[in-house]
Amino acid sequence: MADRPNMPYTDAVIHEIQRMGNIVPLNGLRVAVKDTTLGGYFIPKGASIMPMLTSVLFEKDQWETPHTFNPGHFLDAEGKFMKKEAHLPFSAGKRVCLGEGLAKMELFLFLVGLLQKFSFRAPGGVELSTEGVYGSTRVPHPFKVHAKVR
Ligand code: HEM
Repeated sequence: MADRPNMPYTDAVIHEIQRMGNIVPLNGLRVAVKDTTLGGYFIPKGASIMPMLTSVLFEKDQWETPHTFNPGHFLDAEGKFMKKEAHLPFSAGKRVCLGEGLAKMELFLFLVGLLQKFSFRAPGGVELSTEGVYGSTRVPHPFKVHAKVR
């Protein structure tokens, strides 16, 4: 995977967008291949398990302001980018998203490319919201945005 660009604030903003965007709230179904005890819970062989990524992306013990957009979640005291173990929008383990590297590169290029050419704001009277529509994926409610060429 390509090195992280040396733009820590932009990088932190993208990570925070992905955290709050939470576009894959539920992973695919899994089946326990053997009897397992996890965090004090017994999971018998054959049980269906659906990991819930929302639970880590908004975990109150992991994030300073879990429900408020805050790029500072990914910056240390010197403003350097900081990885977070609980940041799992692409899941983890053997079945982690295969497109993670490509998706991260695209998110960076699209966002930076758009911000270089346009400034964005909410049209008059419109209140932007981070609420979304939950299903197997999560999408924002339709919204309008005003883009002005720089
Ligand atoms: C922001 C964009 C994306 C997000 C948040 C995302 C997230 C995820 C998540 C949560 C999973 C489930 C992993 C698991 O079951 O543990 C997954 C699986 C997968 N993703 Fe993505 N994905 C993104 C973009 C992409 C792109 C661009 C590609 C391909 C070009 C891709 C290809 C795949 C594939 C092939 C799997 C199945 C992996 C497997 O089951 O072994 N994803 N993705």
